[in-house]
Amino acid sequence: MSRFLSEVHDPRALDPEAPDPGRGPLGVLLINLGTPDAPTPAAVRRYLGEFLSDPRVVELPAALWQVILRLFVLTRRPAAVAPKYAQVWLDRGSPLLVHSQDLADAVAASLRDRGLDVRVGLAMRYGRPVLADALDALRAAGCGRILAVPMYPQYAASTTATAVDAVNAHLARLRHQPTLRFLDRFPTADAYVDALHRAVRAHWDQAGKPDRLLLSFHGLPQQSVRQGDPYFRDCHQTARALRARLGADGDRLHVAFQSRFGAAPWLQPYTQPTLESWGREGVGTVDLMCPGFLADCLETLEEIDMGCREAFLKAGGRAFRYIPCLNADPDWARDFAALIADNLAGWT
Ligand SMILES: C=CC1=C(C)c2cc3[nH]c(cc4nc(cc5[nH]c(cc1n2)c(C)c5CCC(=O)O)C(CCC(=O)O)=C4C)c(C)c3C=C
Ligand SMILES: [Fe+2]
Ligand SMILES: [Fe+2]
Repeated sequence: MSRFLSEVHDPRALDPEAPDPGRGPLGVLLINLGTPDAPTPAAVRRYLGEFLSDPRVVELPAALWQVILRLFVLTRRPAAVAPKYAQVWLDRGSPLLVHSQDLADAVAASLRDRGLDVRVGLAMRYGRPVLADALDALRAAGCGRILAVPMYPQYAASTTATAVDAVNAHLARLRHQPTLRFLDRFPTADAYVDALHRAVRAHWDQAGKPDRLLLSFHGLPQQSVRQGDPYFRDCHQTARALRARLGADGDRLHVAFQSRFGAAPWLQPYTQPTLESWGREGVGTVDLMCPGFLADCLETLEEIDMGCREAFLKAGGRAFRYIPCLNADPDWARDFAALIADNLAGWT
């Protein structure tokens, strides 16, 4: 018995004229974070247990963190968070999964429209669809060349690097590994920033311009950035690129960071306190967009569109308008497919 997977015992393997197994269709694997299977405490506990045990996500000594995680976090947080998931849950499931799947399907259709022989898979770093299964499915479809695309425009070790690690860890078990590429960050790609710009303009055409436009990115411990994570810079690069496209209206744009977890200092300014101080100052209308999230999820729909809306209005703000994530917007899906096709160059 071999320690490697995929021992296929191909009867033609010793035939020198056998087809090249590395030259089937191209594979594209979109990878998002992961989400519970159901809005229940048990499912949220399983999800958080896997997610928060990743040493790329919580960088405390494992023995210490596992005690805190199991004694304090996993005993309380699932019951507190499950009802929040229930508030945003869709008929088809968790919003993060539904929107990610719709985008993957739209990208696949666009790539095929471009005449490419590709298979597109969707995987989650934690939970389902299981990343290893999605990679195996691409291999089973004959993909000898795979482009993996973590669905994060801005690079963070806790999101991008752990997805890259997981792909490599699975392939470490194969005898014949596919050729791999990664599209690991695209904070200023035209496809992406133009799509953000169109979303803002479409919203303003319909609702009018706000006093301020807040871009809220997911937070990260400051320590991670001090130790070399490019995330903070990537977020500000995205903001700068969008500000340039907005021209004179770019002055309305501000940046903040949401979803702080734990007691250590995270990237600042924090989203909710920023909105509260604006409310108190008399800033009337705020538009809020979460450009770091390609798919709407708990962190955008509940924390921002519900929690931050309420906090801003309570502090004295007049109107809070949430601009949804790009999700499976057809123009964005087409341009994202073009960006992916660029990264397949030389293979096509
Ligand atoms: C140490 C904790 C966390 C770090 C670091 C972190 C970074 C990070 N996360 C995202 C994107 C998402 N996070 C989501 C949920 C979520 N994130 C954390 C903690 C950290 N994130 C927790 C505990 C949770 C679960 C919800 C909760 O208990 O509050 C999600 C949404 C998932 C969903 O099911 O909808 C996304 C997406 C990024 C981009 C990032 C670093 C840049
Ligand atoms: Fe997170
Ligand atoms: Fe959160």
